[in-house]
Amino acid sequence: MSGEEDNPITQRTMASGGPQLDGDRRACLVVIHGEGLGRRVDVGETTVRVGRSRDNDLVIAHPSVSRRHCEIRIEAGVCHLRDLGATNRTRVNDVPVEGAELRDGDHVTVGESLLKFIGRENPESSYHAEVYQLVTHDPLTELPNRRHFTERVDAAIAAAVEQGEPLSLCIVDVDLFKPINDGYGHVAGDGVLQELAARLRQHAGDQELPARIGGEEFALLMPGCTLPEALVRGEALRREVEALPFRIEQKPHRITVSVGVADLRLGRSDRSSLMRAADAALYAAKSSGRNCVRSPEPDTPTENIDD
Ligand SMILES: Nc1nc2c(ncn2[C@@H]2O[C@H](COP(=O)(O)OP(=O)(O)OP(=O)(O)O)[C@@H](O)[C@H]2O)c(=O)[nH]1
Repeated sequence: MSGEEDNPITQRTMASGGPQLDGDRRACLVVIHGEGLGRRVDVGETTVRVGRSRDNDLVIAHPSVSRRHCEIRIEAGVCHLRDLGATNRTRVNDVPVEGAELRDGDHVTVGESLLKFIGRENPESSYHAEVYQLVTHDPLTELPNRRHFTERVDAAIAAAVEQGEPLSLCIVDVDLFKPINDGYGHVAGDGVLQELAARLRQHAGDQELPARIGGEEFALLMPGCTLPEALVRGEALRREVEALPFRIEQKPHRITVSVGVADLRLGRSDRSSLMRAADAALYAAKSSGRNCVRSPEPDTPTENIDD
């Protein structure tokens, strides 16, 4: 007779203590209804601001939300919310407020969006962190996905325009990737993408954002970086990828990438025109024989800039 108690899987299951509650939880605000659904922001001792404009910590791009709607911070363990003179006054548990102390589970209405405050002690905070990770990151490479990347590009452009700072974007595409898939299989191809993602992550500076924006297409957003500097960085990345062979089926394999680089400038000051310009530059790199870096401004000097 094979009783359930004899089954090692059953025994393991019965001995399991269930999921461990993460001890390192943060309080957060999560959008649970309306525009921005699923978006969240950690709340701590540094003030976080919610509003429509792109320079907020939690952006809810809806006309019912004021540019700067409300702000939240934790002081001496208590979470304080302050309305910032929003046209549609911020409501806490449906009551309009100028200021309020938030408790775990409180609902905050911002325009037509409903947010929930999750306190530090609430295990739901880990749940929302995981859901947020799932919707904003690519599972294969764990890099930010295209949707999250585009939101971050919008915010970075708004900040760059406001501060008069440069901003550049690299789009990096694996050369002749299809033959790798065809010759070694999809799993081997996935391994190449993971390795490239790791190199891109390593290459990115603290203020920069690497992302996977398509199948074999990656991006690196570089706030504060001029076009000549970005071209140098793109070239350094291209060389790094080429110089160190990837391993496919335990054997070294030379992989190369093509890179398109564009910067924010007059007439190219929104996300779609910036991405279109970097894409066109990438296309030019592919047309020039691959394994090279191009920009829409082919004469940009890159000498005398340190790697
Ligand atoms: N393994 C793997 N392959 C993918 C993934 N996403 C897209 N691809 C493959 O990426 C390949 C892209 O091929 P193409 O667009 O023809 O480009 P390419 O062969 O790299 O050629 P060039 O870009 O012109 O240098 C296709 O074979 C897709 O199936 C993925 O997540 N994993």
